[in-house]
Amino acid sequence: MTTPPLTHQPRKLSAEGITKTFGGVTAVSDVSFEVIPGTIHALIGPNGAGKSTCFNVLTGVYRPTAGTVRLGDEMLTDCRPHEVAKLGVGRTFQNIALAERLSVRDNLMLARHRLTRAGFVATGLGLPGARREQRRHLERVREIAEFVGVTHLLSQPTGTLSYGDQKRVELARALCIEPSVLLLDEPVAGLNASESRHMARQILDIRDQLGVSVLLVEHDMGLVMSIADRVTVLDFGRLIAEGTPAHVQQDPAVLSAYLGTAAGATSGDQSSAPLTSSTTGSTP
Ligand SMILES: Nc1ncnc2c1ncn2[C@@H]1O[C@H](COP(=O)(O)OP(=O)(O)OP(=O)(O)O)[C@@H](O)[C@H]1O
Repeated sequence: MTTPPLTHQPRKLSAEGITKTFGGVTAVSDVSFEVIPGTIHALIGPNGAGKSTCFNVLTGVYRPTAGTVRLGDEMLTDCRPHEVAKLGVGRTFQNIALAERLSVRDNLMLARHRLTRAGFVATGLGLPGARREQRRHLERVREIAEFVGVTHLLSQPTGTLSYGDQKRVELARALCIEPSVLLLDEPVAGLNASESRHMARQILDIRDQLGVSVLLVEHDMGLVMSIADRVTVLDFGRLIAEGTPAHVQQDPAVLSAYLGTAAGATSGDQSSAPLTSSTTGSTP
């Protein structure tokens, strides 16, 4: 298998003092963390903790009320979503956002569009330079499709694919922008145990073979605890813990946030099951 080369150099994604309010609601309050190049970083927390809001701030969907977002030396805080993507932050969506009538190939080619140098007119007229560039993009789309295992689906309209295959195509599409950091919003939500294991393996390959760092929001603690290098935990919009999976699983504040138990419960307790990796089938 060809390992796709990276266009972007690995760079650190940093959130510094992020606050986001909606009217009177503070969804995220003074949250700081860093996604170190070459790592899988999970952002977890109970419902309403502020994970999606954080994700949307990092990808330019929301402008933070306070705080900054950087990718390496690049300031992303005031960038629109397409600018954030262009600078090297790819993302998938909780609700799949593919063009259903277009083939998988065309969906992936659309994602390559921002990397296209030839102008719209040159491409439309099929000028030689534009044709060469188009061929290079098609070749790259095939490599990425092979990497995520969807080569056999390239000609199919995405709307006809199973949910699991659509999730893989979404991942391929995010990789098509040649990101240095990939943000995954609930990558295994709705997948069966075998599909989840495959996705977990794929995320590890993205880190290990492509050198792309990953930030994932996920409710499946089995997945998080088995593949994440670091975990940031939010509760009521605030950062309450950060560290390795083993560290946060033992953290009294984390156990309390998830379980509503008295701080100090140990992860060996029956009550701590939601934070152990053996509670789901996601272990790769
Ligand atoms: N657009 C919005 N307008 C008003 N309040 C919002 C908006 N988006 C989020 N909130 C509020 O901000 C808080 C954090 O929500 P958010 O969706 O970020 O949490 P979450 O951790 O992603 O939750 P879940 O795991 O349930 O998806 C919640 O109280 C939510 O109701």
